[in-house]
Amino acid sequence: MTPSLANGRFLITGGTGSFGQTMVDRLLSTGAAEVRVLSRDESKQDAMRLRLRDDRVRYYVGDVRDLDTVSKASRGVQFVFHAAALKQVPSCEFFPLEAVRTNILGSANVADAAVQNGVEAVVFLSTDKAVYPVNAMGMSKGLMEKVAQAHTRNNPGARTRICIVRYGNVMCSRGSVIPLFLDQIGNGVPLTVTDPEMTRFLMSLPESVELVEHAFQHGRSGDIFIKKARACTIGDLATAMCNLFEVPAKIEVLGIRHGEKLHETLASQEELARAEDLGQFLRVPVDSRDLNYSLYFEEGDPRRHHPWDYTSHNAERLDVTDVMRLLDTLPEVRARLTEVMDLAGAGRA
Ligand SMILES: O=c1ccn([C@@H]2O[C@H](COP(=O)(O)OP(=O)(O)O[C@H]3O[C@H](CO)[C@@H](O)[C@H](O)[C@H]3O)[C@@H](O)[C@H]2O)c(=O)[nH]1
Repeated sequence: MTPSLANGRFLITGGTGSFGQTMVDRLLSTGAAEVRVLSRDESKQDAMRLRLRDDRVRYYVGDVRDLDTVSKASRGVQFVFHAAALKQVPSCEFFPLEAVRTNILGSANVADAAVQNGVEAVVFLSTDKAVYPVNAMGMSKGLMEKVAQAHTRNNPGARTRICIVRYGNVMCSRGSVIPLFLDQIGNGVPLTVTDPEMTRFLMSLPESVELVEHAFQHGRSGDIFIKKARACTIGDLATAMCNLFEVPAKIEVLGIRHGEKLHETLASQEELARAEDLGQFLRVPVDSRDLNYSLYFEEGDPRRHHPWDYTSHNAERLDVTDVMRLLDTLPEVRARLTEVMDLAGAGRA
């Protein structure tokens, strides 16, 4: 039976983050019986408590690095959405072991706690940076995916299903480039662009929630769900922001940063060879072949071949006008546009 959001009992790790808060809103509006938020920052939880004022939400202060904490928070829930992560590329680059502790070992704790507590389904949130990773954040997320899939392979018939969702940049998520460009436009300073030709997939927060919902409702254990997305160059993104706010396009080119890729990959050739096309999504099932050594060396699968990776370079490309249209749908951008118009109106009065 397809699980439903209504009347369910949920745990969201990293529940005070951009994704977590959007997911909590969605669960409450669809009639969840209980939503637990596990995160490290008590002040963010307090702000969330004041914003929501809903008794169905319960707050757990703690870190996924601690199995006991995760286990207590998972007791009695049916579904877990695992969003807690160290996700800033530079901080993981400078402190890779911290990324190991949170993104890999913390995720293993989430899986173990779910199995111990008989949770029905867990969805792990991953990123395009996990594919052919070049930075510690992506590497740790890649290993997180492997931890989830090994759980499936090693526990056939387990009650707990563990799926993965993978997506590209979420527009306007905390600390990302669009809020930075908004501030730079507000302060009248040039937009700092790393490389105008760099490309990124663009996705909205509600789309990331939709993908997680799809995985939790339809995923088989070990599946990776990928949301098909459109991409743009960062030069076009900066130009679109300036056009939207009707300011001259002043751009300062910084150069590519430590640990960055020019283009991201959402799915590798190897994954695409096994993927099922579900229209808006791709489903990559776990390769569940027995890892017993003789089979590993003697039984390959010669039919499996796909000629290209799915990258932000070869994906459907948005031009400046498309990006302007997309930006105009974002609540954060709309709010800033309204402020600017109000200020202009006050200036004329
Ligand atoms: O001052 C800046 C900062 C960033 N960029 C560029 O803008 C793009 C997006 O940057 P940002 O929003 O910082 O995202 P990423 O570094 O691509 O990584 C984000 O997107 C990932 C998903 O791909 C998430 O997992 C990460 O947590 C999140 O940091 C990149 O091409 C950057 O080079 C600029 O041009 N100028």
